Amino acid sequence: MTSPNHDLLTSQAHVWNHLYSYINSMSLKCAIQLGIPDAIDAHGGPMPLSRLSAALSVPPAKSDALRRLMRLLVHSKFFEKVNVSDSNEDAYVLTGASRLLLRRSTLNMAPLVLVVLDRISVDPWHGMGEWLRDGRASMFETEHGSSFWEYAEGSARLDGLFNEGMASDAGCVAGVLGRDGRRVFEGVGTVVDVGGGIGATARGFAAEFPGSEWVVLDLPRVVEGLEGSEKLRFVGGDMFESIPQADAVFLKWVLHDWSDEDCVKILKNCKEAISTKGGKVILVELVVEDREEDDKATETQLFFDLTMMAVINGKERNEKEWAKLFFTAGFGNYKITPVLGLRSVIEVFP
Ligand SMILES: C[S@@+](CC[C@H](N)C(=O)[O-])C[C@H]1O[C@@H](n2cnc3c(N)ncnc32)[C@H](O)[C@@H]1O
Ligand SMILES: O=c1cc(-c2ccc(O)cc2)oc2c(O)c(O)ccc12
Repeated sequence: MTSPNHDLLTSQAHVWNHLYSYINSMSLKCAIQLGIPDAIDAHGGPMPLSRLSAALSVPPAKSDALRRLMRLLVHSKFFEKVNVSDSNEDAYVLTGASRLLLRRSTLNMAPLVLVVLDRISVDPWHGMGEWLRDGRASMFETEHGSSFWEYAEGSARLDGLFNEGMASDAGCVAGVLGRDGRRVFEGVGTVVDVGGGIGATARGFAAEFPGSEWVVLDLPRVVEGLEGSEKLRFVGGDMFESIPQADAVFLKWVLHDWSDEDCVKILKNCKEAISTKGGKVILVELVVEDREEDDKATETQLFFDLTMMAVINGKERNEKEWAKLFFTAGFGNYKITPVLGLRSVIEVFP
């Protein structure tokens, strides 16, 4: 039997851990702003603290502060501390997570980190309670008076970082499905990528699946001036109005931005778009509550859900909620393949 003291102290530690968890996020942001991953990468081997301090222009008086920041980032597995035989100084190498923060990587997640941890994105969380009681659609609106999308339209910096972040995810998804999800695209000739942004996903897939041809449908202002290729065409339009005909309609991280009513409208237009070819709709989305055995994965999925709620009044859905949308929009069947880490591929059939 555990003692009352043990329970009390465990509970106190639990509160402390949650209270200070934002320090993980802010330390990650600082590492990117200082360029720590790029500096270690450029060093080309274990980088001693003194060399890292010099490369980052951290003065000797702050060198111990940098060591303490690195100690946390080593603990959270962004770097590894190694011993270098001819020195008793700490030295650092990259890990799988910090390799995803390198400027030279096509899978660079740093731009998304900088959007999500920008003051513009963090400030709305201070007003979560106020938002729960007011009439605004999202916390972002309660704080800034406009939606994130409207705000980003007026901020080339945020818009650019968001698009870069999405593009890096596109490379990741196309690569993973190119290796482990080829069945999903077998026999699919033409695909419309609805809400496909600046075409990073479609480009990645066109390379992975050379037999396919891609049409990227997005808002006219997003696709204006973008150049396609033999296998890739941009169409400016509105998914609530109509979607071009194709063998398959692909939507990655689009439906979670919208309410159930809006999703049903979009899905009905998807169904219409595949009506002549009898094809399918392919979604890349989270299916929450699908891996309760993995505590960290579940927590991250719930973080996504609240992010969607905070920023754009969107939501992440469990299987039952997805199924309800598909059947309400007139589809007959669906298949979920959890092949993408926290996310799944969902094929929806007429
Ligand atoms: C969260 S982003 C996803 C981008 C892309 N699918 C990806 O995962 O990288 C949502 C996209 O939907 C587009 N979008 C918003 N409203 C739209 C509409 N009515 N018709 C077509 N696209 C729209 C946005 O411009 C944006 O590119
Ligand atoms: O991973 C994200 C993050 C955002 C996001 C977070 C905070 C902001 O102030 C703005 C945007 O938005 C996303 C999104 O809309 C999406 O469809 C997928 C992922 C993310």
